[in-house]
Amino acid sequence: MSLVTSTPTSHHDPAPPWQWDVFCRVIDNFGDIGVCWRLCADLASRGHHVRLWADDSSPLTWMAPGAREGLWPGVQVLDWTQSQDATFVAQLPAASVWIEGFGCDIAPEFIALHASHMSASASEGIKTPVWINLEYLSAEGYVERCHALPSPVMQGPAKGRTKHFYYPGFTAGTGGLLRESKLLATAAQWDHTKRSDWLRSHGVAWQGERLISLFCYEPEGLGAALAHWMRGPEQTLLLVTPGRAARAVQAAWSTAIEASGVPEGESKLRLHHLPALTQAEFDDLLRSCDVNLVRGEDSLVRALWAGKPFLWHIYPQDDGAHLYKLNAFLDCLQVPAGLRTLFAAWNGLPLPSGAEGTPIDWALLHAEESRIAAHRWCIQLAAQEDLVTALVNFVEKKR
Ligand SMILES: Cc1cn([C@H]2C[C@H](O)[C@@H](COP(=O)(O)OP(=O)(O)O[C@H]3O[C@@H](C)[C@H](O)[C@@H](O)[C@H]3O)O2)c(=O)[nH]c1=O
Repeated sequence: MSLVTSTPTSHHDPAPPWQWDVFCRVIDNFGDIGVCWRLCADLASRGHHVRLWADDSSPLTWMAPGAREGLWPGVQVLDWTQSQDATFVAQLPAASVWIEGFGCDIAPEFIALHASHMSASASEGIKTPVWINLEYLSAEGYVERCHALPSPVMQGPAKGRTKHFYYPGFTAGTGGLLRESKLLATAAQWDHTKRSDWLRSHGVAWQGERLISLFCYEPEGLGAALAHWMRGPEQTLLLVTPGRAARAVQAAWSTAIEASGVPEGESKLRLHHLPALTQAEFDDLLRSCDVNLVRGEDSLVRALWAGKPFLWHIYPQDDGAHLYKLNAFLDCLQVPAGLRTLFAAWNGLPLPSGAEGTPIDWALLHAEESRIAAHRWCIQLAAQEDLVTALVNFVEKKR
């Protein structure tokens, strides 16, 4: 079917399910493709048809096995270069929505091809796709100000058209957070038996210790936190994700042993190195742990949904903008003062006033008040409309 022949002939596009084109260019790490994939999978689970055009979809081999092979109903993973191939694009059903992930700019060839098909079929009353620029997640004030704003296209093949900014966020004035419909019910049913079974089936020899997951870059506070867990008195099992987190632990290990002052063989901390997990298993991991140490954006959101105390290693930016981003997040959730100090120490950022010069109380991570706060954040955020529901409503209004 070509873009021309497949488009509807009535003056109204069909109600959902719609065809979506989601575009993703990977800058770094796994967050770009991770978020885009979750979005696509969530849309597909609600009956939509999605094409994910990505310049590097290789992490999906472990995040979502079978995705690249077309084994996920409703989602087709395509290479970015295919969006520049006129013959290939021409045989695809037309989309009702275009999503540019994180300002990635859809290939001009794709836009030009679409524009020529649109003009060729103008008499058929076909609507142009609603065009969304899906932005990065932040709790900063600009998010509420800029969410949903139009952005006229001034040049190129789409000149005269309008894109809309779509900002995910933590408050009602934003685009919300990805939250699949069954997510919280699954978390609520995650009892002791499910946790033990999950750990056993993933080769974790759990002896009832306190469980902490670690997914991070190279956090400043890692050595001090390791030393704290080495001292005990509680036994701790640290589940370390592969890659940068595992290398960071290795790099910090000997200094941590020294700082802990614990004689060899008496450490209360044990490590277990995990393989790369699927996104679904990653969620299970966060549900299974007592505390989660996460990074980036997608795992931050998943830690919030797990409802357990967590620390966020924010993606560091050269200009220091991450300090403002972290503080905005902590303000937004009204994170209590003691925990704020831990977030700052973990990230190597200036401690809140009054906390400088006092020892970092890592034990607070495991305190009842931290568990209560994490539970409260989860409930508070769950009261907000989830991103996909809000996005579909937004698109509906723009058509
Ligand atoms: C460790 C692990 C992660 N994951 C997934 C969860 C997430 O979807 C993804 C990790 O993404 P994030 O948590 O966002 O962290 P990240 O550090 O990989 O991605 C980051 O990249 C930067 C370029 C962005 O600017 C950041 O904002 C952020 O998105 O990997 C698994 O599926 N299995 C695993 O075993």
